[in-house]
Amino acid sequence: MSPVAVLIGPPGAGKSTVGQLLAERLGVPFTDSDTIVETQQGRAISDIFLSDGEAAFRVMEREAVAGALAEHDGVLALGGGAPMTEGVRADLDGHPVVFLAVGLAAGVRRVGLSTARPLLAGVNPRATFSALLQERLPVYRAVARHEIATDDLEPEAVADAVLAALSPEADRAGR
Ligand SMILES: Nc1ncnc2c1ncn2[C@@H]1O[C@H](COP(=O)(O)OP(=O)(O)O)[C@@H](O)[C@H]1O
Ligand SMILES: O=C(O)C1=C[C@@H](OP(=O)(O)O)[C@@H](O)[C@H](O)C1
Ligand SMILES: [Mg+2]
Repeated sequence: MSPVAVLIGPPGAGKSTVGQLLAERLGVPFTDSDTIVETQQGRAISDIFLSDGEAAFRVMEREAVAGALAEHDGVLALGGGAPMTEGVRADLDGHPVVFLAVGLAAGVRRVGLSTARPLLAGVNPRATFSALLQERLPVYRAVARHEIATDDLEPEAVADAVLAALSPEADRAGR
């Protein structure tokens, strides 16, 4: 048992939204590493960052991802920073990882000023997002089998693109 698709990418790329759509299309369950952590902890991600700090969150996130990669037989969306943890990258090896890309303008527009993403809640979310993209793009690309630019696509169209990217693999796996 392991995921049929693992979605990675920066905040606002649409991993959670598209992941849900994709799971509905495929008739499989959907889960999200952020939801797993929040459920296990009984707290919101923003509260975990505030009281325990980012490093503690990354440990919880790694455990959540490892568990889902081993047990979740559906679509898995990761939190945007998960692939920055070395252990997560090692665990992702061999899985059908799809990178949902988003540019600075669309990414900032989509995440808005929501306090739900503590990393972007500082004084200059645009500068923070830009630095985050610079640091993470090479990592996302190194880990993913496919990359989909989402800036000009509605979530349904992104789901179509993920399906198209993965269908040759699914065929080979007899799914
Ligand atoms: N392709 C898209 N086009 C327009 N808005 C989108 C798209 N994908 C996601 N969104 C919106 O952007 C916000 C962040 O999406 P979300 O799925 O939470 O992203 P992620 O999980 O990658 O951080 C949500 O309000 C969602 O409705
Ligand atoms: O980029 C990040 O480091 C984070 C992204 C968030 O998930 P989304 O990418 O789903 O917003 C969430 O895991 C946490 O706020 C940290
Ligand atoms: Mg998400």
